[in-house]
Amino acid sequence: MAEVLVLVEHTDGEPKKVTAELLTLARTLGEPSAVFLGAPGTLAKAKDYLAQYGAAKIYVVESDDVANFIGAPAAEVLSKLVADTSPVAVLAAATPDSREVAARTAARTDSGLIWDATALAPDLTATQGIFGGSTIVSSKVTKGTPIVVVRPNSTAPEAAPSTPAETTVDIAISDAAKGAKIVDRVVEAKSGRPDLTEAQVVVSGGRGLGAAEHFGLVEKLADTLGAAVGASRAATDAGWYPHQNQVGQTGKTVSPQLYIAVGISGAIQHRAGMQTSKTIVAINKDPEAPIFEFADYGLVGDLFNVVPQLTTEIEKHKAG
Ligand SMILES: Cc1cc2nc3c(=O)[nH]c(=O)nc-3n(C[C@H](O)[C@H](O)[C@H](O)COP(=O)(O)OP(=O)(O)OC[C@H]3O[C@@H](n4cnc5c(N)ncnc54)[C@H](O)[C@@H]3O)c2cc1C
Repeated sequence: MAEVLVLVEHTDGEPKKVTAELLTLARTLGEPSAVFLGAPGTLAKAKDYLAQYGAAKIYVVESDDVANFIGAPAAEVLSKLVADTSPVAVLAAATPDSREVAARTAARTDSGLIWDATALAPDLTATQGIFGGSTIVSSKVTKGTPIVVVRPNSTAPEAAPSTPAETTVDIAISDAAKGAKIVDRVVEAKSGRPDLTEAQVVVSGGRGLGAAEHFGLVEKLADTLGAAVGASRAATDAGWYPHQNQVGQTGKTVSPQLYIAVGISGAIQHRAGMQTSKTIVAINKDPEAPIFEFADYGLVGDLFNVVPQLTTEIEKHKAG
């Protein structure tokens, strides 16, 4: 069976959930081969996870060259693997780092690139939202090796234990690829909530909250659901919530099973970051708010009444 290369998304060897999703998706296209690029000694932490989700092979480069420079070294490795293995496709996650690697690999291998796919059929037809998510298109790569950047939460991860064969890729990273060196790393402050881009449920707050302290309502609702907290740009620009939690065109793209928008009007730039959520619930006091045009469930009411009641009801439901 032909190989499908999956670029492993990880932090210091700890794989992100999207890696399991990509391996699951890859199994519908061919034989998944994980491509692990990281600092020396990091693969050990990822191996069991990659085996659990069915990697038949692991191609590995553990070196400071791939760990300490942005994008280009990883693209050199992936391009070599494309040339050596002639895969059916290359799958990468729609995260800032992997997007860059995918785009560079497409350029280096003269291949077509599909961006932000939310589904990929066995015949490699991808589904994408374009124009800020307002139009859904099907597209297919017609040149070179299909390189597909897939949004987190597009596939439900399913375990399929394997015993992957490990191959060290023999490559010397060129000096030209070492143009942008990572000089420092800052660990993001953890909220104890799930990662915004990987969460199954996201509760986001907007200008309707009126003040930073009212985000407590959103956080409480989020915590009853085990959700991540997002925010509109109006809320982050006002300093009510950190910019890293912004959802939208200039923020993060999320695609959870459930997205609850609280006091958010549904501007096109916000919609661009959450449109592919499976179920969208909007709470807004204005029945004419644009968000009701694309929400699956709309709740017209004052959030200060609705959200505490909703939180209490969910808590009761969980307890009962
Ligand atoms: C280039 C560019 C990029 C952008 N990128 C982003 C982006 O990444 N993400 C993003 O979100 N925006 C982005 N924006 C901004 C975007 O256009 C909107 O201005 C923004 O999304 C509005 O945020 P909001 O919905 O919270 O505020 P508003 O549009 O002001 O909506 C507030 C909503 O709250 C409702 N409300 C008020 N009080 C209550 C209450 N008590 N109970 C219930 N409902 C209430 C109101 O009816 C209203 O619908 C971008 C804009 C530009 C130009």
